[in-house]
Amino acid sequence: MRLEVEARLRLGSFAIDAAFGSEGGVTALFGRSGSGKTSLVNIIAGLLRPDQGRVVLDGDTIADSERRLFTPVHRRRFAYVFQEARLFPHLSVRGNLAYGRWFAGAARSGPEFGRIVEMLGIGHLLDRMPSKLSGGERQRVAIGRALLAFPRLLLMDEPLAALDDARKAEILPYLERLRDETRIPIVYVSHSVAEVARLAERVVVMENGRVKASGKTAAVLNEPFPTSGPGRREAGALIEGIVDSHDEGHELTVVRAGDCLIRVPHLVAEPGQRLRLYIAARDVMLATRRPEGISALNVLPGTIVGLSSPRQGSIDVRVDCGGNVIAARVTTLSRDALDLRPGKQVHAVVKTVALDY
Ligand SMILES: Nc1ncnc2c1ncn2[C@@H]1O[C@H](COP(=O)(O)OP(=O)(O)OP(=O)(O)O)[C@@H](O)[C@H]1O
Repeated sequence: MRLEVEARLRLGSFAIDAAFGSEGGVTALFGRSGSGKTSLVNIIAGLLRPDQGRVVLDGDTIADSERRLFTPVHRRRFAYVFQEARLFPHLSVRGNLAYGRWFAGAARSGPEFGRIVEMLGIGHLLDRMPSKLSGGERQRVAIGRALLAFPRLLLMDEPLAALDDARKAEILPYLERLRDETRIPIVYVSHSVAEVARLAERVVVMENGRVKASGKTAAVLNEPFPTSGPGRREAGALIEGIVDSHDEGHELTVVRAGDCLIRVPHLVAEPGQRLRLYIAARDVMLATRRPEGISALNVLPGTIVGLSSPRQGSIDVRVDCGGNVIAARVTTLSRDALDLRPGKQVHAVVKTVALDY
């Protein structure tokens, strides 16, 4: 699968001028509010017509301004999941799902229905009306309806943004299954680094209508000079780990990452499952001796491998903790007081509660 998007479009005083490619899986469009993510997705969907540009999926040209080619929305066979579920209120869950199937044409019914219902965990909800569902359940039904239309491409615009943290944590594992069990390429709009880190294979960072950075998620999010990645405020490190165990009594999950065990708030995931965590640099402290008597559960020994140049009185220190590089934001005063320099042994301290979903 290969998706190619190139688009230029003026919207009043705002302009989109962006291009990116995807090789399948989940591609995140990431950026601040107003950076142009929704406009770009609307161009892919066919809801907006670019002044100039092309959309090509698997060699099939869907839009090309030079050739005056513009396939209308309903003939693209793309599905769109929005921030709010937009279910038909007068139809039951079953009726809403049937609409997706009908949209795909009768020939496409069959065993897929059961598989998708099972994957999204909505089998027990089939006879309920949308008004009797939680926000997370509604969103899972909306995703099911989209999948049952057998789209060639799934567009998701901030599908978790309207949900509280508990609902987000509940729905994320379903999105991971969707990514891993279907072959449908997904373009996923989000302004949450944690979400992008967990779900996306590739990230396109948008700023002011343009692509500021793009590439593999780990490469973009672990960018040592945070100005070109997700931005300085969000800078941090993506850690690849495996679920080790659950501490049910304390509602914690232990994730093994290299030689380190990292405790995070409880995750819906089986031991052995791979996952990615994002640790923001501003959530990490450094200590030159192993601290005792502190509440933070993650005290990870490591070696400093790099320091960024100072900005606004602080620096990002990169620490190799058993094979994973974690970033910690400290003041230049702490750098000098603790004599932080490459090669020095330190302990990175990460609060568990900073690592929610
Ligand atoms: N039809 C339009 N006419 C004029 N300006 C528009 C139009 N549509 C969008 N804009 C402007 O384009 C900019 C980008 O909007 P867009 O919704 O694409 O951003 P976004 O990154 O998706 O933001 P958010 O995360 O808040 O949804 C905004 O400044 C918006 O006000």
